[in-house]
Amino acid sequence: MSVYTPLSESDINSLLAGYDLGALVSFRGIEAGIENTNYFVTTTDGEFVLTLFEHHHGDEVREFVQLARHLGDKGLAVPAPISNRNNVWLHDLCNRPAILCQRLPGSHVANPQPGHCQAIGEALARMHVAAADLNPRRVNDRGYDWWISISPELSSDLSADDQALLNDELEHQRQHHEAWIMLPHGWIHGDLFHDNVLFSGEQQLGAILDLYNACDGALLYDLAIIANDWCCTVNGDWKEGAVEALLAGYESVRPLTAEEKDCWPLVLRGAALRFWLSRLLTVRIQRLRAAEMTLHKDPDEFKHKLLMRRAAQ
Ligand SMILES: Nc1ncnc2c1ncn2[C@@H]1O[C@H](COP(=O)(O)OP(=O)(O)O)[C@@H](O)[C@H]1O
Ligand SMILES: N[C@@H](CCOP(=O)(O)O)C(=O)O
Repeated sequence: MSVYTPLSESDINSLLAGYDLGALVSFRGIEAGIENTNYFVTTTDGEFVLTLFEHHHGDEVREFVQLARHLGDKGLAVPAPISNRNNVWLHDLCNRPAILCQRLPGSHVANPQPGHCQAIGEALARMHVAAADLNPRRVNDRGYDWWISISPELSSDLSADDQALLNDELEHQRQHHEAWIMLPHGWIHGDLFHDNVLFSGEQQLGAILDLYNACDGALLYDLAIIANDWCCTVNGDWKEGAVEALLAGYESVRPLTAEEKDCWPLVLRGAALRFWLSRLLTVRIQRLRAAEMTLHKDPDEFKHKLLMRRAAQ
């Protein structure tokens, strides 16, 4: 359950008082999601999502919400915060930075099919193109430098075999880091798992959510993150036709360069490594806190995916 900060009717009314969005009808906490507190809020004028940021200060929120604002201005279906009548979109609610967005249409797809992969590929390329004129880009705090700096700490939790795997992969990435740096860069979503996307109708993309990892990065990395989550089983086996559909959707808007095609196996490995490390870190933090947080994401899933991508190369 991901409602870390319970809100009362008067909390929500205090926020709505600054808007012309009608009177509060109902509200309920959203169980999906991991990091932040989210509520569906219904007023006489429409449906909204209220997000309270649990781990970030207001100035950090300002930095990573800028992409959603930019894309929203260009008409893309992302959760862009709505300004109140004083032109304020970032609020303080229960001592947390808070934003109010339109509730976007659609629902999550549990098991994405090639048609979904094609649709997200196309939407991702449109997002990359639309973000190209937004500068400067936020630095990736889970990028190559982080992989190197966090690994010694996480390594102490691993078996000897897993330590060897981690060290070998870090060395491989170090040797090819220059090639990665030379790839086309821009704003990337950075966490485009299928639980961050809504579909309406059969395979019609409704919205891209959770842009809170958005940062500067190799554009190909976003595709690799999607491939490792949407296009394979939890063991890392490719679903038939899924990667092909993802790449075809993407290239219908932005064709990949020859360098990007060459680097695909390298970047798939890097994308698997990144989520192996971040999930190991989450488990470690939860253990240290003897945590009340429950929504574990299994690090071994991405260890297996890394092993599969290495074996394929
Ligand atoms: N603007 C929105 N429209 C519709 N549903 C939303 C919206 N924002 C969030 N949600 C719902 O809330 C869930 C959690 O949001 P998310 O941003 O992924 O949270 P977290 O950062 O805590 O992981 C989403 O999976 C989605 O179901
Ligand atoms: N979608 C990711 C979690 C988001 O990454 P984080 O670095 O913000 O923890 C996953 O499934 O592991």
